[in-house]
Amino acid sequence: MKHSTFSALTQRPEWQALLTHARSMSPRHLRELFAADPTRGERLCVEAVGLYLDYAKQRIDDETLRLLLELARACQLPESIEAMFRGDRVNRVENRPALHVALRAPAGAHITVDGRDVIPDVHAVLDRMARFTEQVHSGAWTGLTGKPMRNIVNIGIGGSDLGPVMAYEALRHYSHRDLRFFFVSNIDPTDLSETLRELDPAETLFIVCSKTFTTQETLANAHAARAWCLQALGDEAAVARHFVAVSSHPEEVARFGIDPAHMFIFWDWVGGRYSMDSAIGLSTMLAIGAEHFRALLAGLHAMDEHFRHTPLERNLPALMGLLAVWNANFLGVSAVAVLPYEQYLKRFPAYLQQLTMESNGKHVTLGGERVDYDTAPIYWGEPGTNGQHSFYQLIHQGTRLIACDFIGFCQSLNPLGTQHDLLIANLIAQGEALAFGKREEEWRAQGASQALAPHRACEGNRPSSTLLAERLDPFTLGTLVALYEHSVFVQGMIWQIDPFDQWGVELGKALAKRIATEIAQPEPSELSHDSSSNRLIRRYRQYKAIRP
Ligand SMILES: O=P(O)(O)OC[C@H]1O[C@H](O)[C@H](O)[C@@H](O)[C@@H]1O
Repeated sequence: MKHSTFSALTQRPEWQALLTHARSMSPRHLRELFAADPTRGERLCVEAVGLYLDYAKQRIDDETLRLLLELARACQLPESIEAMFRGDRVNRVENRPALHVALRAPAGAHITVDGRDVIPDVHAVLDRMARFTEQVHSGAWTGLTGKPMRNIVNIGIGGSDLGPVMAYEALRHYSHRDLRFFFVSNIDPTDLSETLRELDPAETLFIVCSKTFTTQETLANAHAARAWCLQALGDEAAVARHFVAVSSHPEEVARFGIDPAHMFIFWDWVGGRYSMDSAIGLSTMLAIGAEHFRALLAGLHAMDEHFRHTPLERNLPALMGLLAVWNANFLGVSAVAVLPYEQYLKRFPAYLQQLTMESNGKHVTLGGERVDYDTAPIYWGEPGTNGQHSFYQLIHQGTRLIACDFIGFCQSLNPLGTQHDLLIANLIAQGEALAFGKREEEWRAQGASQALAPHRACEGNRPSSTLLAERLDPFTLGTLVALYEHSVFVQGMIWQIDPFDQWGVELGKALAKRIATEIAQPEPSELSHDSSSNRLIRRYRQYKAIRP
């Protein structure tokens, strides 16, 4: 598919101007930038919908921002934002809209897809989810033997797992205390087996989440869970009481054997990694209740409104996205560490990995040409302060330039002495250490030996941003998620790629199917892979039969 409307990004005068500017910026240290402007910390920050973003420790000056904004305009970012909100087919490669913003639009808004206003549909599903949640919470929804549900097992993978598990962990503080939540994703049978080990089938509800309802892992786990349930309860009727489905393909759900009456729908215009606020969030709503879920949606919507209506220079997602482009394409940043100083956000980096890397890990433009610039960097992370005692060493003194996103909250949900103060002291200290470092001569002046001083020295000049919010609640989580969603969109629009498809994952899936068939065949059988893969298959077949 070719779109000739996309001119080569790197030939644009705005890109070239940034390249020239980057050359003049590269010798400038953050120490120098801060020394030259005592107000830098007050100026290079922006606050919106309860999120405070400090980007003063990015390796930029006013000219950088001006040039980035020019690039954004030249790439028609404002027009693309409007097109997404309007419901245009911004997922060009798959020729469909990407309308996750419709999932959190208030009742009364109007967004049409193929001439149909989708907002009433969205709210009808939300209302059904709320009624179901109420039934489960009140004990009115019972299992086959009449017992209320105590265990909720979400079965799904990718976007049908990472959003739900992240949101559950993030909002655990608000979670229903009588229910226990489990998330099974992996085809590895250990995942399901270990989860089910201690559960009573009579009190267990499975939510089978899959947009397509054809995903190998999810169907395998769902079939195994059904077998486990039926074996214990001994009646096919148990499926109707113990299984509900979330999907955009009702016919596949029916084929599996779940009554469409027990299915919660979402739509093709919601990408898997953008679906945590659709019916895919049923486990989230069961955990935190409908009211908190609506607060989560309100947070997402508040960030949507900010993104849509705020000029780019004060627009949080736009700034974050443009800074990511600056880092990746002009400073050579190859990885971003996402570092939440908040234990409840322990799955946030994993969630962001899919959002960022599945969206923007692309090497062809919308026009079908190979890009001649880098696209998405590698995202990873761990909650602070744990990461400090593990991989931060590389960020401080390694040879690669890594950018960091620090995330913190001013209030702890579990105050304990001064521990939260110490947590946030560490967050601020890390940003400072990364930016300013400490030179050999400073160490020597403090008495470090000639031999040790170079080992102790930290160059600094490592870029970071810091996000601070008052406290972690459903609304704030919503704003954070939408912030990253839209930042990813901004990057995708600059890079002229499709952030809403994911063809790269298909090749491996197809090969796995073929190899699974071959593994099942008896020896000897013809194998037509490369010599390495052939030998691995044979070795596996030989050894899997031998049990200790
Ligand atoms: O929700 P499903 O249709 O089961 O898809 C689950 C996941 O699998 C796919 O391979 C995609 O890479 C993901 O984007 C998707 O979230």
